[in-house]
Amino acid sequence: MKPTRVLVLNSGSSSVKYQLIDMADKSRAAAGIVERIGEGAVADHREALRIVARELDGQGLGLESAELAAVGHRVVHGGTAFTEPTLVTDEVLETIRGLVPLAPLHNPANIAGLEVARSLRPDLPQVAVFDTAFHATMPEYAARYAIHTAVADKYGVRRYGFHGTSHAYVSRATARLLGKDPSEVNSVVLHLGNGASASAVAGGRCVETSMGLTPLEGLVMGTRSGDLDAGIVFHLTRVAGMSTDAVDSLLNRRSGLLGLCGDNDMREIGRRMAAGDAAAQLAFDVYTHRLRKYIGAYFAVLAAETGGTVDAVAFTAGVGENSAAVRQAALQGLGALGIEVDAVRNAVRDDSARLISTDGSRVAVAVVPTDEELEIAQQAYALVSSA
Ligand SMILES: Nc1ncnc2c1ncn2[C@@H]1O[C@H](COP(=O)(O)OP(=O)(O)O)[C@@H](O)[C@H]1O
Ligand SMILES: CC(=O)OP(=O)(O)O
Ligand SMILES: [Mg+2]
Repeated sequence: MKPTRVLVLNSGSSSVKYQLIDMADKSRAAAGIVERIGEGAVADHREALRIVARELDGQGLGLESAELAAVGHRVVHGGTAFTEPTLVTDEVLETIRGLVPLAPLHNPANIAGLEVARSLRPDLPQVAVFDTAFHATMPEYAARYAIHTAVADKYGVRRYGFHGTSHAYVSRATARLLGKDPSEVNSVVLHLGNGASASAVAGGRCVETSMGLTPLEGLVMGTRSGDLDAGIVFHLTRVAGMSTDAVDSLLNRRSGLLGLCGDNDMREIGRRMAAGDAAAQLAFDVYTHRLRKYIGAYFAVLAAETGGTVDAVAFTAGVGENSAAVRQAALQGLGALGIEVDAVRNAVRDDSARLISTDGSRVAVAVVPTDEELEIAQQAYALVSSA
């Protein structure tokens, strides 16, 4: 019997999630997460990977000995080089390394995972599944920035988009929830985790997304600003005398919800709002206002791309799956767009995919738990099974 298990490593900016999934029945033999990387107890992603290896060993599922079909790796930036799941060779690894400047918080962690897994198990297929891949179908006019073409082309400055495995998985799961084939459904997917992004998906194909060259553009995030006037960067370097690195760190690590109110966790912001805290309330309002702007924009984009209407708005990831307050506020007053949230359904806590719109709402509103690990495992397994 050929092995059917896939080990998935999903390294984000501050966490490593892992799952050992049996593709025969999609059961999880092991799963875990190492969080708060860089905040003290866990120094860096390599240390986190050692912890993951220890946890797997402790369950008799160590990477050295486990019967595996493949290891599936989340790789955040694939640039223009990678738009499909890819078997990792020395050459592929070097190309991924070359993309580090475009995703400095993410690609180094993904590379660490690849190096560790390859050194422990040179016999196994290591498959890279890229966050950017799902967005490669965006029309050229959505992927382009309106800057000088020669400069853009020389330096790879274009909109790539991220969280693609999540947007792909959730848009399909949303179609299933509506009892339809993904090709029949137009949806707006809101992936609201610590990093956050929106996408417009027309019949299963991504036509717009909110992140760009790097995972900084778009929505307000836990610690990232999302959209801003590029003039702010010049102002801070010229007038405030900040270095390029200082501005980078400000916008990526000390902005967003954290910058606005001192907390990046929506649970804490909710508690502070309940106690009448004005800074927490303003952070929440900026966050949900930005969401509304994207929802409105993507309704227009989907109408133009398809000649049809939007079937569903889907919320996913830590904030999207858990914060009824964010969902309610983001969609408040959007009856003109055909969106009506049922307050009781929205307030129910449940771990399964579900509808929170009223029966009369023209647009379905869904809460769909994402499963990046299963999506990565499926793509990795499909690649090695076809080889
Ligand atoms: N019960 C909850 N209510 C509101 N927000 C929550 C809840 N649980 C988690 N979150 C939010 O989800 C975020 C983490 O989301 P997650 O998708 O796990 O992020 P990432 O994968 O980017 O690390 C937390 O920072 C927090 O803001
Ligand atoms: C691309 C990105 O922002 O990923 P994460 O949300 O895991 O930091
Ligand atoms: Mg994430």
